[in-house]
Amino acid sequence: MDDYKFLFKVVLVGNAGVGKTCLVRRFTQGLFPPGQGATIGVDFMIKTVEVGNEKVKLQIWDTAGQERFRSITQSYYRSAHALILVYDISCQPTFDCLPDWLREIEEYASSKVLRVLVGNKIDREDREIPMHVGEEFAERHNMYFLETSAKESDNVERLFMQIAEDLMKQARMTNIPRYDPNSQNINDSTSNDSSCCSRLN
Ligand SMILES: Nc1nc2c(ncn2[C@@H]2O[C@H](COP(=O)(O)OP(=O)(O)OP(=O)(O)O)[C@@H](O)[C@H]2O)c(=O)[nH]1
Repeated sequence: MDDYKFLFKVVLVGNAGVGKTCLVRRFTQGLFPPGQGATIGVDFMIKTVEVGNEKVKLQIWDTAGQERFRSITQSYYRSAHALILVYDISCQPTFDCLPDWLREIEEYASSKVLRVLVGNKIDREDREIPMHVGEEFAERHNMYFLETSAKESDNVERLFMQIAEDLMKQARMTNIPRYDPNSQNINDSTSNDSSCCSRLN
């Protein structure tokens, strides 16, 4: 039975070819698929994880990096709880584009969205962006930072679990409504939601 209490939407963005699809596949299916084609528009996968004793469903949206899909992918930013901005540590242009991606995020995403910067492909020997450069960029822009390898499975689990934990923490602190699949009302399952403005008696 689908007994999860929290549903979070996580959206991956970044240049074409940085490894967004591979990160999602690695996390959701434990695979590093060979010959992965470019994403067309958006794709999504689901994984339910456990944080503490609670089940958390992550709906992970994998967007196309190619410019021609930009208007489609932008429409997915708004409802994201977390945005993962990915670059390829062996490809300088993917790092140079980060400010453009941040402008998009600022324009289309919620101001409260959790933002994470990820330098992917750390298994490669031809690194062009030193780790501290990525770290500094993330710090300057109030983002979490992690380097990963979808190929070797380095830090991939950690990336998504950290996001799930942080979103849970945020949800608990702000007392946002939980998702209760057994309830008619998507908003009514928080036990002591005293900040609620109206109530049906
Ligand atoms: N060495 C290495 N290659 C990777 C890694 N992750 C992805 N790749 C390769 O990078 C290429 C692009 O990967 P994708 O996951 O399709 O990239 P994407 O960001 O989803 O690309 P778009 O869908 O076009 O936006 C593929 O050839 C992958 O095999 C990694 O961690 N290490």
